[in-house]
Amino acid sequence: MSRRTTRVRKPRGRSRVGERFEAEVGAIAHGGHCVVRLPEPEARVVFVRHALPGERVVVEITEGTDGDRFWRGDAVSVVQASPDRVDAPCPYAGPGLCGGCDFQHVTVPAQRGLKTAVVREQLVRLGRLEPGSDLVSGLQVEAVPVPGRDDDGLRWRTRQRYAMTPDGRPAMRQHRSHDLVPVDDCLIAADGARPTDASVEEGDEHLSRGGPVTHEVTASGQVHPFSVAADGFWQVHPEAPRVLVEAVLDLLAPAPEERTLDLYAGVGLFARFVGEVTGARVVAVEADRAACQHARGNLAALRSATVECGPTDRVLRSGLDEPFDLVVLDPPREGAKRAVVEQVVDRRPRAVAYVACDPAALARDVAIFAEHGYELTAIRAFDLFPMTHHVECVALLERIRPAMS
Ligand SMILES: C[S@@+](CC[C@H](N)C(=O)[O-])C[C@H]1O[C@@H](n2cnc3c(N)ncnc32)[C@H](O)[C@@H]1O
Repeated sequence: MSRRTTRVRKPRGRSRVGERFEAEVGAIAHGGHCVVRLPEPEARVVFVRHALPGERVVVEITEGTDGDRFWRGDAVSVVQASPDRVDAPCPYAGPGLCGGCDFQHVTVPAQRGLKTAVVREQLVRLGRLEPGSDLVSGLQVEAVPVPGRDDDGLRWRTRQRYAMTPDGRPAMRQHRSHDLVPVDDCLIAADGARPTDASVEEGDEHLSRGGPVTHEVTASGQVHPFSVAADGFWQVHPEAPRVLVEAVLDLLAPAPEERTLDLYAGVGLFARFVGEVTGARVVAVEADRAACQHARGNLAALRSATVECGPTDRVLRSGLDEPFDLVVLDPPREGAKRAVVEQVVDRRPRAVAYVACDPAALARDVAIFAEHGYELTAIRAFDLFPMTHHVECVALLERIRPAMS
């Protein structure tokens, strides 16, 4: 294994990397680490991985200088363990090892507890929801078991990326580093996506190559096939398409003749299911050309579906200025952001289903929707990425009052 080299950053003062201290671990924070507060003279927050709230641990600083506002660290030994701690099932999980999983050292139910706390905190801090509101206190990240498996958090990733070491071994990267950790297996990878299954080439990091694949999705009594490019976007958890479609349909409650805008549509997953219920106009907007081509084929059976290829912001700014009753919004990690949110609310939809893989981006956008009279009226969260800090939310925003002037 090579020495750790973190991504290039301008040094600001004396490095503290490698220093150790013992501390009590505070709350979980967004990003898979816990907060440790160092008293004077350091007076710093340290984001610590491989720890659990309430534990006493020895922290080794992995990033930080005297000039930094906060530092990063790893819990390298545990003085007093949380009852939620387990031995990591994966031999490559731990300080200085594979950066892919954050929560291998946590029981699977407790992982969902940590994610619940993070989503609630983001909704309050960035989404400006009341901490005591039913929406916040009622939210619980839901288990999504892989059919035929115990709820062990393993073997759920149907696609996985591997790098390759110079001597030809499949590898993962260390946390926030380009350095490689050779791996013989990845315990969250499903059969077909394990290092021994994937076609990895020297110096290349990629998904398996090949022609388009077809995924059949059964949800809410409908069954549809979806053609997707081999390297195109498709949810990696085998239950994700069904669970997310059912949540979107359940929250949006589409009615016949309602017009629908599916933004960041991929190959048309939500457009296909919603359009089948409404039987009315559906417009799918997607930036990736190959995905648009697949979406056109996947939506061909709908009476009046069209696919607009281009960045959502540009497509909405330069056209589509008709009213829509329903919007599905499923942006990448950075969220939809103000420009797109404002284009959406301009069309005065009755309801927006927001599918989000980053609760912080979701919460920031929820606050922008609220400025325009759209309130968060329901939210569900799903554990579609066990062992990692990632969580998928589906939120319902409804037009409740006129926009704030
Ligand atoms: C999280 S995926 C969702 C795809 C789809 N809704 C699904 O569930 O299969 C986000 C999609 O947004 C697309 N995308 C990224 N940036 C975009 C942009 N600025 N405008 C439109 N689509 C974009 C990506 O190509 C990707 O297909």
